[in-house]
Amino acid sequence: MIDASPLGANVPCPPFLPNMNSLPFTMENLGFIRQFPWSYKPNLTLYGEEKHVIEELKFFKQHGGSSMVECTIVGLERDMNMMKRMAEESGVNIISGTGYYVDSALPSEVHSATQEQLVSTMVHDITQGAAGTDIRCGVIGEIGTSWPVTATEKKVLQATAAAQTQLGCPVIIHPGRNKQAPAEVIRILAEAGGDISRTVMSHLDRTICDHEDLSAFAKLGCYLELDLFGIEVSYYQLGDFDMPSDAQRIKMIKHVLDEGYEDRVVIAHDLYTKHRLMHYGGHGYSHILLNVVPMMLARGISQDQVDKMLIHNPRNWLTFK
Ligand SMILES: CCC(=O)NCCS(=O)(=O)O
Repeated sequence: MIDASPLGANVPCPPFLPNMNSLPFTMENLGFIRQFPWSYKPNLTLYGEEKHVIEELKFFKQHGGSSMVECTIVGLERDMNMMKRMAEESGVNIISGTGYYVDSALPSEVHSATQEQLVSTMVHDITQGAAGTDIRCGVIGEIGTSWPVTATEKKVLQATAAAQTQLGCPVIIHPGRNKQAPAEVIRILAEAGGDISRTVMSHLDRTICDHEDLSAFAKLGCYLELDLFGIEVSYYQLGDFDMPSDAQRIKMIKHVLDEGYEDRVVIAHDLYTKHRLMHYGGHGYSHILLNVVPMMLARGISQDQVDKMLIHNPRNWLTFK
């Protein structure tokens, strides 16, 4: 599970707010927390929420969900045994990730590691088991990159490409917060021999919102992921960017579907903070199934296209080649 503190470690809390790190997580404070989720450090981890997450996973399964990709990697904090327990108790398949998050979150041994050492660790996590367990990962990612991409992140991307070439495994990328960042990452991966057609570029809904820019990026051939469904607060603490609404996300998706990319789109919530769990008044893991799909159908996206985004494209991406 995620301790996303690297995201919120140095995010300023607006001066007109009380010191949110000492506020209780109550209905009275929920408005502050939703508006400034990264200013409230207790919000940035799901540790201690195992019971609530399992209940949510059961709810997700009851409403048609079957699998979830969990991209917590080195630099965030994951608990392989906890994820195995959650999968067993809920009946939801959890596909865990291996790899390395953004530069600022990485331990010194990753900065000093050789590319070959990084490849070896990722291959071991997928073929033998991760973090000292026999629980094998199913994807590489979310590989973290900043803007500009740092030297360590470039080394990690090159190692990712080498491991993907060796295993034929899926890859997912966290791009830096600049509209040029996704294409730069694709360039580095392609130069290193990565399979762009088996690579997901995540968080496009907080990175590239102009439809024509999105079309230009789609031509590079990776999967296009809009994965912040359920975040309906337009103020984005982590960058100079107006966060789109779900309606705007659907318009972005309709644009690329109309351009023929229906085999390339995947969607998600990227739920890693308490405030988005149903237990804390959030939209939960079933938001896309219960609320977004009907909105998509009402906006001219067909059921076949929805099935591609939620079933066939993820299945094809997750299948080792
Ligand atoms: C910890 C998961 C993550 O990095 N999500 C990225 C979303 S955003 O914080 O970059 O908006």
